[in-house]
Amino acid sequence: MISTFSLSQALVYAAVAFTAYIISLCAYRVFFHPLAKYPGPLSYKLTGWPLVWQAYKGDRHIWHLRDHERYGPVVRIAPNTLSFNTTSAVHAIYGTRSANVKKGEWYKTFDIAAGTYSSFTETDREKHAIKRRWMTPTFSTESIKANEPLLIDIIERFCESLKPNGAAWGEKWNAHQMGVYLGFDLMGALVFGSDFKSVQEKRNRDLADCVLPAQKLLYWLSYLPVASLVRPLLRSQLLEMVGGKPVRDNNRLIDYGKAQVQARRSNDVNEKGFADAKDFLSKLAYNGDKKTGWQPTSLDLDTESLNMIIAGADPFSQVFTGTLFYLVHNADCLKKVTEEIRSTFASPSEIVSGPKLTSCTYLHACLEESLRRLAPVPSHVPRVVLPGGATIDGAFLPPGTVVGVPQYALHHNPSYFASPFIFSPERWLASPENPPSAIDEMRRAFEPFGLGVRGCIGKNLAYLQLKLSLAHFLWRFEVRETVVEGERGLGCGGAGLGVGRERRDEYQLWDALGAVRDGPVVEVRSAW
Ligand code: HEM
Repeated sequence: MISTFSLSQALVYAAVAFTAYIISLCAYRVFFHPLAKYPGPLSYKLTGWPLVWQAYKGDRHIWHLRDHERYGPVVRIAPNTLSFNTTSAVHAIYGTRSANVKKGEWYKTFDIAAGTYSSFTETDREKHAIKRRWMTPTFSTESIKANEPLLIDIIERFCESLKPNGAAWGEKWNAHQMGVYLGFDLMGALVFGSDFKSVQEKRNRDLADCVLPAQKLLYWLSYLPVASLVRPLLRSQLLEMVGGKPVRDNNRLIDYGKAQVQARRSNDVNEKGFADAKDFLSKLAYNGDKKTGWQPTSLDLDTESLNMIIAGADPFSQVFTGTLFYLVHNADCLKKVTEEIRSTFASPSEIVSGPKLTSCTYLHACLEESLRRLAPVPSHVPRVVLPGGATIDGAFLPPGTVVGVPQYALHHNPSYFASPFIFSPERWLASPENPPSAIDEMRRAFEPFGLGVRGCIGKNLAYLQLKLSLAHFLWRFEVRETVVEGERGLGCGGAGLGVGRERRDEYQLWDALGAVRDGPVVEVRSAW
């Protein structure tokens, strides 16, 4: 009896203590925390769970935009996190080497299951600098040029597989799906020297189909308060059982990368010819960092090959497909860009990198505008303030504060882009009404590839892949969306899709670090 009484008393004391703790924590976060003075919804100030929910739903970018519209250029989006929506902040946080910030714990979920951190997820600045120096020659102009014939071969086969018989319109196809397979085939060839043929053969598509589910899983896992406990389990049978297909998908990609790395590091390297091969993995396997003498281990290569496939294939597909979406929804732009390509190149064999491709300024402007509208990495990518603090937009922030600028909100900020929800490649072209100084100003708010030392290493490669793919495709085909009268086309916004998704002519993305998407469904006919 006595012990029961004591136990229930102890439970009451514990409950009272816990309630008092929660109340004081909430009071601290709302009134006394160093970020207390920054505006934002009360729920964000109290807990990080709204972010977890937004990441799970894929709507984070939409919330960032709405929160900035409502609360202004700085919003407290979690107890310890500020989101900025200004060009000065984007340059202060990401653009300068001297910024006193680094990538934080959040990144550690992404490719750790492969064994170690990649150039993308490495949070230590010195270790990252070594990896970046190691990788830079692989992404040089010469290295990309040496691989260009391979890219063109894959793009030509992609076009061939879409070609209808005769002069009529061909079968409908989902541009998102075909874009994924094209992106995967391109990166598979570059990174592994493999010919996946996932565009051509349905049975070869399993591996490509693993990328987005795996990415979506890791994205929302990364926001869980228990992410650090889940991370070590990512390769375990337990997580495969609980997480199901997305966990298996992630493991399949890792296993593929590991098998390729093993092949390159086996004793019969020379017999296989990998040492002289042009593919990225071979280059990375046989080179280290010249400055420090660092050499990659098998785990470094496993992780980096997975990273290159995910970081390279999916954003390409997203932008290729998104550009098709915006072109089929903007007939004038489609006409102009098609005329430019057909008048510049007499035949597809001329479509290669060089002065002619560079002279296609309208094509470039269409890509810039798609990159602006899509915002391929749409939400706030976080940086953590280091000891000593940092000053951003005039405010001093203490060490440990998480800061970032969400791309989708910045790219649709009317202070920088007039009529931000209109697709207008013309805004990127100089004219008497649009002087170069206005374009330069806009460019400061344009960061689809990130900025600075952690900006995208594959930027030039991505532009080349996108230009070659679109130019080859539009040279050969007329293209149109196939929508049944009165229905919403796949990929379009519309009523019932959720808050911020009402615009019919906006390509819908569900944020997953990159983005989940679908459609448009299109058909083509031969132009010649
Ligand atoms: C349209 C295509 C692409 C877009 C929009 C894009 C965008 C980005 C962005 C925004 C970042 C910075 C992310 C952050 O700060 O967390 C990034 C980093 C990175 N990207 Fe890309 N990317 C594209 C294509 C590629 C390609 C083709 C590759 C080739 C493998 C690639 C490899 C990487 C790597 C390795 C990093 C990490 C760089 C570092 O931290 O040193 N990306 N990319």
